[in-house]
Amino acid sequence: MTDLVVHDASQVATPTDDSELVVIEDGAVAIDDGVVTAVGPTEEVTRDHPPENATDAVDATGKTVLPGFVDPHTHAVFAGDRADEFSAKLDGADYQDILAEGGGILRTVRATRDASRTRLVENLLAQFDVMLAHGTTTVEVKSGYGLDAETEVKMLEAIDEAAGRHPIDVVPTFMGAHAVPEDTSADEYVDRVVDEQVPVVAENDLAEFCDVFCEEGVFSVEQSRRVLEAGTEHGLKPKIHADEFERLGGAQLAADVGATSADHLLQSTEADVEALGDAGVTPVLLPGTAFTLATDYADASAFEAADVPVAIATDFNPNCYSQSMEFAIDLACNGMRMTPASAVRSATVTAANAIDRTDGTGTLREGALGDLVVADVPDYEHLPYNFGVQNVQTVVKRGEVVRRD
Ligand SMILES: N=CN[C@@H](CCC(=O)O)C(=O)O
Ligand SMILES: [Zn+2]
Repeated sequence: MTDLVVHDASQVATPTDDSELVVIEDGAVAIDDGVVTAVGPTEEVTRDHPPENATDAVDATGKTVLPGFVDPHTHAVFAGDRADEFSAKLDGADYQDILAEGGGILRTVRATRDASRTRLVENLLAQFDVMLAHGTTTVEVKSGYGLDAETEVKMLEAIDEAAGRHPIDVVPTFMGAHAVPEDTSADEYVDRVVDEQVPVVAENDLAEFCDVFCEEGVFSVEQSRRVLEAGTEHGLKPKIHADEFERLGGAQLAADVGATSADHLLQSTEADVEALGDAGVTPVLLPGTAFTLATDYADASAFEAADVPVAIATDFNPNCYSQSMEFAIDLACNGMRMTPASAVRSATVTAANAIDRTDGTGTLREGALGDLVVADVPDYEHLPYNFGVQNVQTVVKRGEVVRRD
């Protein structure tokens, strides 16, 4: 007996491995043991997998089925928020000035150091619920509001505990080099990250990736390289926040060290795009950050022109307070002018590449992970067309309906 059949969808829209978007009209998906066993026209799929005989079934008449969304860049574990800074920024305050004055990331660091691990777990679970409601079935979460070994470990343990208590698949990233703690020089702090934090994170198997904020006034290219190389020596794969406000050379560093992804890339040049493409680094664009800071968006068309597929992510954090991959897709189209087909690929299969998931995460094909969403739209184009609302209704994780409207 089949575990789950989703049938009679007006469309099943899914990228394939080579990143094309395949559309099956009047489509269906069957899932067994958490893995997709059939995708195709409803008539064909239901012949072998009749809904009435399945353990569970979803009638998707008039709706669109897509792979579960993958959010490959968040800073979702923290305490407190910074709504007042948001208002100050609307009044003209600058993100980097706020950080230089001890606010921004450093303020969230103080709140996160003061919070218990239990509080961080509860906060994170609440964020996961919102993410899931908007279709995210796999999410990357970074530490980085500790800036000392004890709090970085507390954050990563909180991520691990929350992951065990929620259906979303969670990918943990260590980001001790997220800011320079007050009263320390960047060089001194990098010594601590490399000598104390990376080893303890790796020995306790707390993270898969190591990330760094390579930016003017934060960590230089050379300091960032030290952090990423230390991570690699300890088995943590490199990721990088690159060329967000200034073009320091983060994209080139990502290419040099063979990073899994390079993220932000608002200042990247044609040469950077080419270097990332040649090195097989997945670019991750974060339209929510540009939206809330009212800066220009990253130039998605430059990546498209160079045939380098990009991922998109929410960048959910106290500065960019949106957990919704639906909204990231809306902004990718309405802000960065990506086509709906590109945006869907960027939020699924390419996003899975950005976190090195090779088990079919982000696609619906036989043998892939049984993660999907059912959106109340007649076709995938209507997702960003009808922007700013919750189109996702039903969410399936590893073949189980984890949210049903
Ligand atoms: N740019 C650095 N880190 C985050 C922001 C974190 C924060 O402001 O709390 C980002 O990716 O946007
Ligand atoms: Zn970030």
